[in-house]
Amino acid sequence: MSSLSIAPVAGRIGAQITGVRLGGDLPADVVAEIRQALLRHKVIFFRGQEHLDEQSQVAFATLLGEPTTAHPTVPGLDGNTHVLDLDYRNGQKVDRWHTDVTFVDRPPLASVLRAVTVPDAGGDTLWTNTVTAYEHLPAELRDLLDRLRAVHTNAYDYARLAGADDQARKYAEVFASTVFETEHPVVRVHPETGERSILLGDFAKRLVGLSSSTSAGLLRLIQEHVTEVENTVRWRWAPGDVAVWDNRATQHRVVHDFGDQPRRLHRVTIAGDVPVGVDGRPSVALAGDAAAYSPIAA
Ligand SMILES: O=C(O)CCC(=O)C(=O)O
Ligand SMILES: [Fe+2]
Repeated sequence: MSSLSIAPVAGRIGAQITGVRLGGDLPADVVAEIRQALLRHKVIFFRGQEHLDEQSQVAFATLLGEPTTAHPTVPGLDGNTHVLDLDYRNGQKVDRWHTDVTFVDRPPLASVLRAVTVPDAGGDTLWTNTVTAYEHLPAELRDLLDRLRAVHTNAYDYARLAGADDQARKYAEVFASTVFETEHPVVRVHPETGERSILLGDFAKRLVGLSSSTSAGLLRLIQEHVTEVENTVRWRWAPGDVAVWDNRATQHRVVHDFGDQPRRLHRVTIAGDVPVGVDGRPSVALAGDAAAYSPIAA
């Protein structure tokens, strides 16, 4: 056994791992333990990783899988195409519950997020466990969800930009510069754990086969269950912290309570596979060239 220790942070999700200095050179048994912890706890946290830079963050991520380009539409950080620069001065708005990049047919397996600059107070991140969310639903609702499919898209809701500044507008334009649309099962079977997980979040725009008002009402109801506080964990960031989440079993969002204070994080995502529903049907890309978001060599 290695010297890692793993301590749960909340009752249903999240664990802090100590006793490891992250990088691209971890022994195989340590990597295996980290992967196990990720599957079990859904989001894992490491403090004190100030030694990491963009390159070693990517090197660590590569131990968990194949890093993708930073984002299907948003360019990567100068000098490192794998790194998405989440700099809130540039009009980033990820303050709604979501699973990363679900508008393509192969959403990331995991994301590795590293805090560079954080406010003295505020700007925490929340994660919710979409497996326990499913398990705590009444059986009647689970049966319904098992049969539903949802269309996810990055087509930007420009109504939300009312009153936003130029930076935020520009970012939204880049974000939706190519429109992607994918039909996913609302419940996916996790390819490694076999657990059932609710696949929705802010990119899910409508439920297939239902009227827009029924669809909107049902989406809101399901999301309310998914984000019940009992399924969540909240992380208070310090610079040098790293969070890794299983993007197949979680949603997350920032708490946008820090006004104009600087807040900057760097994200590397790891390529995932095509989700499969309870009935064995895979997700289907409807629009956009998902090949644009293929893994590239690190
Ligand atoms: O800024 C945050 O806390 C979360 C950002 C986010 O959604 C992500 O890194 O995927
Ligand atoms: Fe995200």
